[in-house]
Amino acid sequence: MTKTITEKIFSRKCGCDVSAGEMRVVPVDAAMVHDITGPLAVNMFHRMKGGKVFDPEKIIMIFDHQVPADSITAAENHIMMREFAKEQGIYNYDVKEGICHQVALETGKIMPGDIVVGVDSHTCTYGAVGAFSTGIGSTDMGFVLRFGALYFRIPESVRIEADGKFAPRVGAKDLIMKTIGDIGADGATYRAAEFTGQAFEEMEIPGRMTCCNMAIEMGGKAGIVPPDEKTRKWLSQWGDVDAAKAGSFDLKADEGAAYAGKVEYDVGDLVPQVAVPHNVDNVVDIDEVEGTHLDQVFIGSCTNGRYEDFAEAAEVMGARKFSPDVRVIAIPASRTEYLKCLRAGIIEKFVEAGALFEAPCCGPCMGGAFGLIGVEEVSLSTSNRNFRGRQGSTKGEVYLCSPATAAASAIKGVITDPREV
Ligand SMILES: CC(C)[C@H](C(=O)O)[C@@H](O)C(=O)O
Ligand code: SF4
Repeated sequence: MTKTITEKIFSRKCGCDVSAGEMRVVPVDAAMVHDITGPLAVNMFHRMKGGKVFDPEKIIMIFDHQVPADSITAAENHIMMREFAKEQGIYNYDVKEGICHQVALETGKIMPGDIVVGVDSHTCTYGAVGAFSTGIGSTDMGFVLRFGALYFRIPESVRIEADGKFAPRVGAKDLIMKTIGDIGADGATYRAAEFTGQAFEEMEIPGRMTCCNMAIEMGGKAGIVPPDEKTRKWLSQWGDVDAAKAGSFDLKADEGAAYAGKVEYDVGDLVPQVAVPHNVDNVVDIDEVEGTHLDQVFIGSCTNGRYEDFAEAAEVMGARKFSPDVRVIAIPASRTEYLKCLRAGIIEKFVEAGALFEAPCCGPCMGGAFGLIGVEEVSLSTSNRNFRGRQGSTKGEVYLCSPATAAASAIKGVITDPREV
């Protein structure tokens, strides 16, 4: 029987043919916990009588949302998690390392064909390397920490095919926002978004991460790009991709596999996209919102906080400075990405242009830490959510865009088409 990538991953793990809709208990290859929902999972683990975790090597603990601790509660959560890590022999990526999804992929522990869970909705990001990865609740994670397995209903898939070549200053973020706008915020609920076509084949892993990251914004259980040579090369930066446990680099959907839905794009036709307040699927072509007043521009997050994103923004900026009327906050997604920006002179360029360039963390993305917006303020953000109150005041507004659009807009102080600066 023909299979989607998702069905193939589950079939390999189960050691038998399984299809969408079936329920299975499946061992996980990795489990990610962070500083916000991790403590709830650890409490749940203790309530289930605790003991030893299933495998400390497969647990990836990362502090990123409230770092460095921005409240006493955050500091206490960190202490509790550090103690748990120590007692269980888990390596803890502490406050200096960066955003969980970026750091998790940089561990080199997540391979194509793996099944990975994390206590964060954007765990779907790891589909960029061909893993089936999904966010779970803290109760389920308590169980996973102890037993290393979880029940799944194997999801149906939607096929998102993108062919053609992007125009200059249009890219992965515009494509995924366009897709979400078309499919809707609940258009792929409990389905795996399988991305395919020339545009994805030519896309580097950072762009694939951007697309898979936002699969959840259309309700997706996961987002997956078929692994290839680019995946192998990217993963070989962090570890031995030819080792015994190495992934299934040959994963592809079968011709004629059954999909619950299909959409097709020619990315050559795509123009910069913007998600307007207060929903991720409220997506428009940039000309509809050009000139919108801005108070803050945020370039960062697990969606667009990589070196490539800052390099693209820097290319748009040229030698220009940011508008004195906007606060520009730039935050790389990990220490590795920070160092890449540092060595390429990008941090200097951003600071000279007038940005605050912060150390890696989630920052203002979900309004949990610093960089909040006030009443009636407007933020333009390269992150993934623009819900009411997401970055501070419920009377503020958040628009989402690509790094190129964010840079062009930060220069002009209003929403600006990056192709026109
Ligand atoms: C704090 C965490 C549970 C949350 C998520 O699951 O996504 C956060 O990372 C977010 O982006 O809203
Ligand atoms: S950067 Fe934003 S979306 Fe990503 S994990 Fe942090 S808060 Fe969530």
